Amino acid sequence: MTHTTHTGPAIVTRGLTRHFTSRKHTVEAVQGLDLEIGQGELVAFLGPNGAGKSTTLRMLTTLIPPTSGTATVAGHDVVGGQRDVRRAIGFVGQGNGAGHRQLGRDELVSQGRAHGLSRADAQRRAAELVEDLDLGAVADRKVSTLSGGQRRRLDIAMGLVHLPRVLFLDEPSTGLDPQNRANLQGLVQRLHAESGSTVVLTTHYLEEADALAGRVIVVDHGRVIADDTADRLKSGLGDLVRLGFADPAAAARAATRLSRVPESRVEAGGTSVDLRVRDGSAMVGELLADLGADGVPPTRVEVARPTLDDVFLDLTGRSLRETQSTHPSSTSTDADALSATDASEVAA
Ligand SMILES: Nc1ncnc2c1ncn2[C@@H]1O[C@H](COP(=O)(O)OP(=O)(O)OP(=O)(O)O)[C@@H](O)[C@H]1O
Repeated sequence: MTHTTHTGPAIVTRGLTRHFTSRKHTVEAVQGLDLEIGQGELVAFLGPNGAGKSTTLRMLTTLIPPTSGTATVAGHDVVGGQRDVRRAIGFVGQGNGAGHRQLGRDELVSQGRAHGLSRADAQRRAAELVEDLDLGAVADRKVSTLSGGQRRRLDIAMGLVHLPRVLFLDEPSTGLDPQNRANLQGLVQRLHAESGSTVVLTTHYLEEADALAGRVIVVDHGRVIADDTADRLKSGLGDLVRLGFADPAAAARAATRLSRVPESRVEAGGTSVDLRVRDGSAMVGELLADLGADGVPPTRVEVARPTLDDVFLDLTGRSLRETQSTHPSSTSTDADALSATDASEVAA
């Protein structure tokens, strides 16, 4: 399979926007996305349910057209160059791409044939993927009998048959148990390192974005609200030093004292004071000494490194964990129903 060589960024979007209009109202699912993703990056779109992650992926994989704005993938416009985009990408949607009654290996061979490989090449590629994705024990079983983790690995193999230059994974580990999730993350990292392909995935697992992606694009209400490495996003926020005091009066005095710490933020409530400051762990000894000298030694001290949830909380005033537990998935049935067929539609 030959691709024309493309040397620019893997993905460029300019003002990329998608609205869904029903009789009653319009949902502004994605609002003016300006992004550049370089070749070989591993990027996670992180955001709560309904943030617009899947809609963005569906536009980039040509499943739905933008309402306005433009996007190119592997140098091809997602509207004008739809066929070329489809040839260059692999897409693993939220639904399962593989047919239920087929054997896993046959599914892979059919997928390869659909991408223009000869039967012999498709069989060779299927054998490679069975080996790479550790599917040997299950490849010759019907897809319907596979476990969630095995099924997800087969889905990923399906997306990789034609050696795509850009691989899109929509919530690859949703529904998997922690062990299978960890295995899958290791697999994605290995595939990325070995193939050099660009990998773009969506997730609402904070730990997954943190551990896996070189770059985290945080989206909320259809907009990018942060875009950086997980480490830089977190260190920009500073450590949280949580101090407990004997009584509220001592806490109030300590808060006044701590408000003089340069480039810090102080929040006091009851008997505790939270200080947000860069390198909190390095300066905690000095802080304790100062507070002791002022006659308000803390009774309790905790220093916490920020998480990506703290970053989200800082940016939006909401916790990503809370938005997950209080909002059931807002992805419409329409989108759900489409994703299963879409995976094979793009692949075909
Ligand atoms: N086909 C559709 N028709 C109407 N509204 C839609 C459609 N697809 C998505 N939406 C709406 O667009 C918004 C963004 O949805 P999207 O699925 O892109 O979010 P998401 O970040 O991927 O969420 P999740 O994590 O739940 O998959 C939501 O309000 C959703 O209900």
